[in-house]
Amino acid sequence: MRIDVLTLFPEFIHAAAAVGVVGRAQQRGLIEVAAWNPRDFTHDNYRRVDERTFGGGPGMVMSTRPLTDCLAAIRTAVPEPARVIYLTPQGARLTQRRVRELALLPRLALVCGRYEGIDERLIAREIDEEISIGDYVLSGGELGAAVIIDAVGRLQPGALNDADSAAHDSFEDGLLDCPHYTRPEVDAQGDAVPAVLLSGDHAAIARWRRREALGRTWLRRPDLLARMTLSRADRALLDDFRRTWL
Ligand SMILES: O=C(N[C@H]1CCCN(c2cc(-c3ccncc3)n[nH]2)C1)c1cc2ccccc2[nH]1
Repeated sequence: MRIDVLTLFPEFIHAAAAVGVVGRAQQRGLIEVAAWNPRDFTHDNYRRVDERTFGGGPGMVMSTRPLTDCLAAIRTAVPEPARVIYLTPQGARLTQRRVRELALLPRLALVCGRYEGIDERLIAREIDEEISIGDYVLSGGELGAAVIIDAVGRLQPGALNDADSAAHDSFEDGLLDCPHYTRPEVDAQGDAVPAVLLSGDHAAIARWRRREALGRTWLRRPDLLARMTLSRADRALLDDFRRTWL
């Protein structure tokens, strides 16, 4: 998969994509991330990339010409067509389901706005999809782009080794993750690791983890549970969790 990012801060995108699972996936050739700066597509001495907004008001809008020229260069950089995504608070909320769909595409182009954003006509003409990573206004779209790069990059085949398999990740099956523990078995406050995790009984451990994931989702994100059709076994585990909780 190739991801092109239009951003005034390429160094941010390069840094975010160079570490961890995505950095490793890039080294393995599983994903390619390229950042493009619209400032490189300006033609004035001051390399201006912002303009006053029509109608007055405090903010500025990104200049359309550099954006259009930068996007044209992105589109023609490789033959594969790209799905062009604008990161904005006005976008559809990103979900793991959408991440899985995006991860199957051969190419994405992520447009990161700054200032008050981009001209609405440019959105209508050039943007295929608007995505939000949450209901808050940031300083720009780059953090949203980094989220998509990470979430999509780690789903590329071969990106994750067994130790950090995506299959056990939260949201992969619609549930929150179970609790995790490491040394010491009993900490300085006298709190012990759940005995089942030390039992070596892998079936019991799997049941415990599933029960905890179901229970946590019930407690913290009942909205996620409401969307799920639980198996008979899951319902029994959740009932067991509820009994000990209530
Ligand atoms: O919303 C604004 N700027 C956005 C424009 C689009 C790019 N930026 C952005 C993207 C996001 C974002 C992206 C994805 N998910 C959540 C938030 N937050 N902020 C900055 C904005 C800036 C501004 C300045 C003065 C008055 C009003 C204003 N609104």
